[in-house]
Amino acid sequence: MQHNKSVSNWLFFICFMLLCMIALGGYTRLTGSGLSIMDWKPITGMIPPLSHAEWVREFDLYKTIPQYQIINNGFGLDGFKQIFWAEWSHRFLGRLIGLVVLLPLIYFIIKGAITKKLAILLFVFFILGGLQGGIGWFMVHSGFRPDSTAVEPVRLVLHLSCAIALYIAILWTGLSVRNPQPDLSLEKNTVKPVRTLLWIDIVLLCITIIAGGFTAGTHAGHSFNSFPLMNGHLIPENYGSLSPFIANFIDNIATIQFNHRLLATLTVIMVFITLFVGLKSTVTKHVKDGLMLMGWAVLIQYALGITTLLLVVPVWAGTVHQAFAVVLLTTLIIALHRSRTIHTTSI
Ligand code: HEM
Repeated sequence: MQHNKSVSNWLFFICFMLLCMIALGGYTRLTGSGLSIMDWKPITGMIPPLSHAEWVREFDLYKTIPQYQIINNGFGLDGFKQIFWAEWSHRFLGRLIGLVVLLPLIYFIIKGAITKKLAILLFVFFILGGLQGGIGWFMVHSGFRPDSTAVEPVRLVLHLSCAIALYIAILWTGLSVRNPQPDLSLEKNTVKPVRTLLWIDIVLLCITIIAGGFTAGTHAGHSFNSFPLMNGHLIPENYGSLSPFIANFIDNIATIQFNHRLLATLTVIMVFITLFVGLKSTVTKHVKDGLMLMGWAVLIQYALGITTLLLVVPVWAGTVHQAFAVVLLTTLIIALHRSRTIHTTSI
């Protein structure tokens, strides 16, 4: 039992670090810092430039890419250092998370505090975390091409989606370690509709987050800065105007932003239907509290989205909106976990 508590606390701490990582990723993107480090050195890259000559070397490398020539030309070494530190911190935190996963994992294995199954699962998460670093580099690399000044939206979405998937997996594992047994007083038939709705909410939320990734990646938040209308229309005029239609989801800013708004609105509606059904049912107070938390979180996230849009994406609002999406997701996962009825895990 004591072990369960320390292991789950450790896993929750990793989740907190991942949340910070996602927020820092948003900050890095919003300050246009992501392309400032042009080397991929998983170990030695941890050490930042230590002499003036090394700074000049890094800066000279950066000067060769279009982002510098078109957007940042002439911002000097001090300007470069600013964007460098943001990207360096993002990468450094990634490495730190790797250590915070690996070292306690070894310790808990030696202490016999975790089962073999859990140890393997956590080791897989460690490997996936490393892979996520590789995906980050795959994304960054797309911004170095002669015709681009930012990363490819599709790769940005891939990087964000993998971070979210890993976060869900670690959070669920932590919750299951803390509470291995479902609440025995919960009746399967009573809780089933709530669980089904929660599953729909989670899928819808993940799609909304992906749509948010495209909104961010295409800088769609810098257009149509009014709500609920877009240039005076509920559905913007050139919605779906590109051919083939699928191209609109990647290249048409009006479509991308409208889709994100629509999905976010559907998410709010579905979360409130879930809340209504849950509160009306005879599920335990524990589950109802989880649902209430989720209801508040979705309202805050929706308001943050509108604020970000109306203020034309200031760095603070974009960063908070991105990070709070993860907080909202956390509340949904907690609600789903609390509403388990059968023995689902033995880790
Ligand atoms: C359930 C509600 C919502 C969720 C979960 C959500 C999620 C997200 C996420 C995760 C991003 C950032 C993705 C990334 O940086 O890669 C994003 C971006 C954005 N969202 Fe939302 N969003 C929601 C509601 C809204 C609403 C209602 C609006 C406005 C009407 C909105 C406007 C925006 C804008 C303008 C961006 C781009 C910001 C930027 O460039 O950094 N969002 N959203």
